[in-house]
This record gives sequence, structure tokens and C-alpha cells, in this order.
Amino acid sequence: MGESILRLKDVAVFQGENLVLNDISLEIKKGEFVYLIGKTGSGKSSFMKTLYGDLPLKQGSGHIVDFDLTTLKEKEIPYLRRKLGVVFQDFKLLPDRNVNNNLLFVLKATGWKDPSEMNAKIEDVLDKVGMKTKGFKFPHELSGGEQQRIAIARALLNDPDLILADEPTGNLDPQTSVEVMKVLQDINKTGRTILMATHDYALILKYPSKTLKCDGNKVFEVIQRAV
Ligand SMILES: Nc1ncnc2c1ncn2[C@@H]1O[C@H](COP(=O)(O)OP(=O)(O)OP(=O)(O)O)[C@@H](O)[C@H]1O
Repeated sequence: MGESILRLKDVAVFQGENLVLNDISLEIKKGEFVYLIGKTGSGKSSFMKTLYGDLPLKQGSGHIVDFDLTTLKEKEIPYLRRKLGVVFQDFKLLPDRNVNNNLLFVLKATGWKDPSEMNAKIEDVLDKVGMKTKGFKFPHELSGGEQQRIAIARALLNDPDLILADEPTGNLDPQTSVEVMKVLQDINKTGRTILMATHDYALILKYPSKTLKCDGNKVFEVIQRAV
């Protein structure tokens, strides 16, 4: 039996007072690659937000990495985020600085001090996403796929146990989506757990894996043929 990295029991997800999802009980184990699918508005982003502490867990119990979501305090959220790598559809890179400085900004904000250690870490994560030579580029000088690789590199800076990717290929063409997906697959092969929300059924068919579906206020596992 593998180690659990996410465990939810009878969880409900709210946007304000509105119930979005109900009765969620599930477990994700270390090393798994899990898709989260569902129609627009079915609650995928709200589910992800609850996991990274952007929405409070008001009902049910949840454990993610080493944190108890039920008792999570506002001041603990930055520490939870360091254990998670979060990747968004729209990359969210800082436009006013180059790639190296985007990454340096995150390292400094998360307590790194030693310049040579920081440079080595930046080189390491850029290498992992195949972008070692692009550190001096500004975000606007990169293609969408390259920007997403940098966003993935940024998510890797603090060696997260779990990567939450919310439609990471949503803004990319099919070929670039496959390239970004290969990067995520490689990262998963090194033992990191990934939960990826997606609309992209072509990707799921090409890279089949455990799939959770948001539908009718519920989250449940679906078998590949039923996707
Ligand atoms: N900030 C918000 N305030 C209030 N309600 C919200 C907010 N964000 C989303 N909702 C509502 O919560 C429900 C779930 O939305 P959510 O964004 O989680 O769905 P989704 O599956 O991620 O959709 P998409 O695939 O379009 O991103 C929807 O009914 C939406 O209108």
C-alpha cells in the first residue's frame, strides 16, 4: 500500500454560501498521475482551490501532504503552498522580469538566501523542463508552450510532493499540449504526484491514467472507456 498524499472524507466544496460539490471521499497516493475532468462550471477549479487553501474547507475532513485542511490557518497557507506546485492555465508569470528573475523571485519569497544555491536550483528546474538556455528571455519573448514550461519549472522550485495543475494545456495548441504533457509525465516518473484538471480528452486517451470526474455536485472515479 502506497503512502497517501491526499485524503478527503465527506468533503463539501463551497463558493461563498453556494455548494459546488458534495460528499467527496477519495484518496490519492504518492506517485499517482490523476486527471480531474468535468464540464465547464462543474467545479474542477473550486475543487483545486480547496486543495491549495484558496477556498476554506468548511465541511468534511481533508489531509493534503502534511497538512490538515480542516484546521488550516491563514498563516499556514504559504507553507502548504511550498509543499504543492500549482500550475494554472494562464501561466501567471511576472511580465516585467526575465525567466531567471521570475524564478529567483519565488525562491527569495520562500526563504532561500544563498545566491549560488539559488542559481543551481534555477538551472536544475529549467533543465527539467528543457528550458536551460531560456533564462534570460522575458515571458513575452516565449511561446505559450514555453511559458507553461517555465510555470512548471517554477512549480518545481521547492520540490513539491504534489503538483496541482488546473487546465495546464487549456491555452495551448494540440501539439504543444502534448509537449507540455510529456514534461508532466517525466516529472511524474521521478516519483512526484500530479493532479491535473483538464478538458482535453485527446490527451487522456493518449496518456491514460486514473480519472476523477466532477458531475452533478459529485466527484467520482471513472473508468477510461466511460470518459
Ligand atoms: N469566485 C466565485 N464566486 C462565486 N461562484 C463561483 C466563483 N467561481 C466559480 N463559481 C461557481 O462555482 C461553480 C463551479 O465553478 P468552477 O470554476 O469551479 O468550475 P470548473 O469546472 O473549473 O469550470 P471551467 O472548466 O469552466 O473552469 C460554478 O457554478 C461557478 O459559477
